[in-house]
This record gives sequence, structure tokens and C-alpha cells, in this order.
Amino acid sequence: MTLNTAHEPIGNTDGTKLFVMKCGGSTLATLPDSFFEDLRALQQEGAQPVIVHGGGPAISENLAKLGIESSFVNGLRVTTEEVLDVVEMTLAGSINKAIVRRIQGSGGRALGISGIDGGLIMARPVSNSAEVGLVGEVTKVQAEIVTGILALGYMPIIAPIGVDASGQRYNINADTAAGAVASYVESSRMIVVTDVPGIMRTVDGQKVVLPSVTVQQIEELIESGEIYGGMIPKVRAAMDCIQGAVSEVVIVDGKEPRVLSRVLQGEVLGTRIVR
Ligand SMILES: Nc1ncnc2c1ncn2[C@@H]1O[C@H](COP(=O)(O)OP(=O)(O)O)[C@@H](O)[C@H]1O
Ligand SMILES: CC(=O)N[C@@H](CCC(=O)OP(=O)(O)O)C(=O)O
Repeated sequence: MTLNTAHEPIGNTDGTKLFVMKCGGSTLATLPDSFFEDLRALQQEGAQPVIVHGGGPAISENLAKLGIESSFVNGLRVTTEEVLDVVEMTLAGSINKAIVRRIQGSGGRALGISGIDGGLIMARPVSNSAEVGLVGEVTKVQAEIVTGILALGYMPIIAPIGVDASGQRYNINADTAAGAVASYVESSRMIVVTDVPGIMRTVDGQKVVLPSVTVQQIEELIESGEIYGGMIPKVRAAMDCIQGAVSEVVIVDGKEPRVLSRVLQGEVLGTRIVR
């Protein structure tokens, strides 16, 4: 494993300050006010954050309240139309609006939409749809909607629901959606905010965070079982998007003080996934 490679400051090759951030459902409820204050400060300094959020635990809670059974196959929720109703109301409704309110509460400017609005996230069924139902993979992201919202001075807050040309909705894993958004808007880096300090492995009986991993090393860590569960869609989405415009994905803990600006300033924090 490569240890301790310095981060480059975040920014696109054209010099803009756009970056895509994915916020996981595991961490949303516990993000401190200081996280949103940091985001507001970055926006005021001219950075252009684009946020794609999850909400898996809240969806599961709402499904349980409604007595609807749900299960996962390889990290993807088996999704019927009935499940999709709850996914949409949770992600595009309460979670999306809660994030917008927290950003606005800290003085930031945010505008929440789902992937359905304006056909932002176009999707088709995943290849194993016979097993998982209405789960989608992204066919296109209408990047001009994202850049248009940024040009109005707002940060887009995107709920990962997709739609196809016939109007069928799809449940899209939030890590997958974030990777696709980062690719289509040509963000050079993506920050994945979660509830662990990065990709960890056990060395001499101690859990350590890997500062940097390559695509090949990730395959080995999945193979050995050291990367499992919710970390798998994260690293798969990272591996997909770093084939194109995105040159690195950084996985960090949202509870780390001023985590976004520290990553943007080039501090070595969390795990960088590089080609
Ligand atoms: N090698 C690993 N290092 C760190 N976390 C891992 C690893 N493998 C699996 N995980 C699990 O992945 C979880 C993060 O995924 P998930 O709960 O889906 O987060 P999110 O809601 O942010 O998408 C961690 O809490 C941890 O349990
Ligand atoms: C297809 C699929 O599994 N979709 C996810 C969408 C939310 C998500 O990905 O949320 P996290 O980032 O919090 O895991 C789900 O239904 O839970």
C-alpha cells in the first residue's frame, strides 16, 4: 500500500472550484453544525459544492413503520413500486429538505432537487433487475442543470432517484449516483462523507486507515473480505468514476472537524482512491 501521499488542493482542470460531495445516510443525522458552517464558508469563498445524498437507514425505518418488508442483494435494496414510494418520499422529501434547511440555517444557499426533476438523472434497470427490481444505473446526467443551479449562486442538493424516457422511476444507490454526477459535471475530485475515518484494514492487530489506495489494491481488499458491506458500493462507484474526468475520490469521516475545507486545502485525511 502507498502511505502518505499529499493531497492536491481540490479544483477542476479549468480552474473552477466545483466539487462533488456524497453524504451517506449513516452520517447525516450526526453531522455537527460546524460541518454546515464549513460548507457555508467554502461557498462564500467561491467554492461550488454539489451534494448527492443517501438516506438508507431512514428509508429502512420508514419501511418498517409502514410494515413493508425489504432486503438487500449485494448492497442494493430490492425495490418494488411500493418500496419506491417510500424511497422517494424519504430521499426527495424529508432527507433532501432537512439538508437544505441545515445549510440555510448556517447561512448557506442550497436548492434541493431529485434526479427526476428536469430529467437530471436518466436511468435504466441494472443488469440484475430480475433480482433487485426497480434499481437503476445511470445512463446520463443533465450536467447543465447542476451548473445552472451553481450559476444562480446555490449549491444543488440531489436525491438519487432516476427516471427513464417513459417516466419510470428507479432507486439508485447514492454512491453510484454521486459518481455519475461527478463524471458528467467533470469534477476532478469527489469527496465521500461517511461514518468511518476512511478505508480501514487490520495491521498487526491494529485497525489503521489507508491514506491512499489504487483500483488494483481495492480489488484485493474486496477479495480478502477487508472491504465489505456498505463500503463496497462506495469503492465500486469510486473505481467507475476515476476512469474518466474524476482523478481521485476521497473517503472521510463527517465528524472530523472542518473536514471539507481541510481536504480542499490539501491535508492528508481519510483515504484517497487513485487510478
Ligand atoms: N475496510 C473498511 N473500512 C471502513 N469501513 C468499512 C470497511 N469495510 C466495510 N466497512 C463498512 O462500511 C460502512 C460505511 O458504509 P455505509 O454504512 O453504507 O455508509 P453510508 O451511509 O455513508 O453510505 C462503515 O460503517 C463500515 O461498517
Ligand atoms: C438501490 C439502493 O440500494 N438505493 C439506496 C438509496 C439510498 C442510499 O444509497 O443511501 P446510503 O448512501 O445512506 O446508503 C437505498 O434504497 O437504500
